[in-house]
Amino acid sequence: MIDLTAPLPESAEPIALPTYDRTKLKPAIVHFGVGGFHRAHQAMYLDRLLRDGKTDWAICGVGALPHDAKMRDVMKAQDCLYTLVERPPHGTENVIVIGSIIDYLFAPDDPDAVIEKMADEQTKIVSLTITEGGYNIDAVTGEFDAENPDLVAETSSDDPPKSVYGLVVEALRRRRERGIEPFTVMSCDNIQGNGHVAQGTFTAYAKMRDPELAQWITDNVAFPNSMVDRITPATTGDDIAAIEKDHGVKDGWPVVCEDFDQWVLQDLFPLGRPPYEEAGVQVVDDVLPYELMKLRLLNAGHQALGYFGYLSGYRLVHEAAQDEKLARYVRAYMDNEGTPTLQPVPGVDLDEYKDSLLERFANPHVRDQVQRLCLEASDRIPKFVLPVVRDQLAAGREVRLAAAIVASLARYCEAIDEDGQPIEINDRIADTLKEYAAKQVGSDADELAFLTNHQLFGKLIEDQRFTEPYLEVLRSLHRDGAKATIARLVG
Ligand SMILES: NC(=O)c1ccc[n+]([C@@H]2O[C@H](COP(=O)([O-])OP(=O)(O)OC[C@H]3O[C@@H](n4cnc5c(N)ncnc54)[C@H](O)[C@@H]3O)[C@@H](O)[C@H]2O)c1
Ligand SMILES: O=P(O)(O)OC[C@@H](O)[C@@H](O)[C@H](O)[C@H](O)CO
Repeated sequence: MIDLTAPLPESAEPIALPTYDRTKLKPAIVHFGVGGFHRAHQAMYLDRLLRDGKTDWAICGVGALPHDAKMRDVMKAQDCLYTLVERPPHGTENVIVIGSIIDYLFAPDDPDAVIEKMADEQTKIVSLTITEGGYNIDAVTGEFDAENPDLVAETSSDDPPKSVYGLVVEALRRRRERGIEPFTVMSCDNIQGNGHVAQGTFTAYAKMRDPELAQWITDNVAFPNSMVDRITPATTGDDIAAIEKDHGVKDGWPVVCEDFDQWVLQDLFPLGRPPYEEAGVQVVDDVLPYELMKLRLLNAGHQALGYFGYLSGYRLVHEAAQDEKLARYVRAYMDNEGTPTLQPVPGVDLDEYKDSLLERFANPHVRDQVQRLCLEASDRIPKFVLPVVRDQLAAGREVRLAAAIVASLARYCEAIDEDGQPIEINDRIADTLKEYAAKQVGSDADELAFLTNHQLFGKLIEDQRFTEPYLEVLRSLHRDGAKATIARLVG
């Protein structure tokens, strides 16, 4: 259990403990990727429904990667309870103990237990927040990489699977064999058409094992699309200490997030679902306009803020977002290049939406980390920024501000900041990124070297409409630094 016995300061605000009997819940949802976001978002919506007595469904979390052992230990020690702290820009934070996760399985300990949990008839939904990189797709084509050596080895071996693909597909195989209807696979990752991407990739993996099973998945498994939104930074030691000090809760891994939340979900659940709409979820037929809006404004906006922000010396997102010129640059990117590529979004005033994004970025209490925005750029730039570039170019419109985002990444990947301090590049292809970026500096510099990474950028290097503004910004970053470059961009 989480320990609620620490002495409470007199000023402590009350915290909302679960009001429902957790022993009576059904583990109908199995979730892969129990990180900060899942615990701030999907698990929170379910907790809302449980408090209102509107469902008896609960979540069994799964960790598939070795580093999830830490989450396993915390969840086991705390009976899967944890504290969620929602921080508005002004006013009092809201503290909830979330009870909707009732079990946690760690696949490296016992893959068969995870497979059997999903194969169990009680499981109706398998959901995912395994990051953009978790889908094993080619950055340029968006296709599943069937040559990934780990997956090739996994599918040609009789050993129990390790990957999320192997585990889920084996569970689906067992359900088919046992005559049990398949569960719905619900991706909640920031990927355009996340349901379609999940459908394509899980089917492609299954094909590597058994083409007939792949066809059965195509014909029978539902993969709803969704747009998910709630800024959730990585939990820090300061967060843990503040929750104990202010609220008397000792929690090994609480979650801190903004007070905003949004979930737009396609209604595609053959085995049923909780009545999410009663918890504030927008259940719609077509998620695409919402996804485009969110990925190309918020997430690409984060990319615009991240590398320039870091190079400008900011380490917290709100500090970067409160830099007037940097905020103007981010807004100009959104207005001039992100917005023209969107579809009309039902019920949304885009100007108000963009205003609200900049306010959310500037929320000083969330204390989101600039380095979190700069993580895994090789997975994020192709999904958030390059689609805008390609759509703008195809329509004959300008890409100056989006090209600047890529140039800021190229400069960031040189891995030395403007004070000569090392930058830690956290990316699954960090060495490759650094190698390409290193070629753009020095006496025999190839200024376009970063773009020669065709696996990331395809043939973008051949389009002068992109390379000209890109080079202008990269040169300015080298010559004058980030702040002067941003000033020039917003001129
Ligand atoms: N943090 C946010 O603000 C936020 C908001 C909206 C959506 N999201 C989505 O949620 C994802 C996770 O964000 P987070 O903040 O929870 O990150 P996190 O680092 O806290 O958790 C990520 C989880 O995904 C798992 N994972 C990563 N790669 C995997 C793989 N290949 N196979 C299986 N599991 C894998 C990790 O082990 C971990 O459990 C993001 O990438 C994004 O798609 C995050
Ligand atoms: O988590 P990622 O990789 O999808 O992207 C980084 C941030 O842009 C993202 O986490 C946002 O904070 C989030 O999408 C807000 O809903």
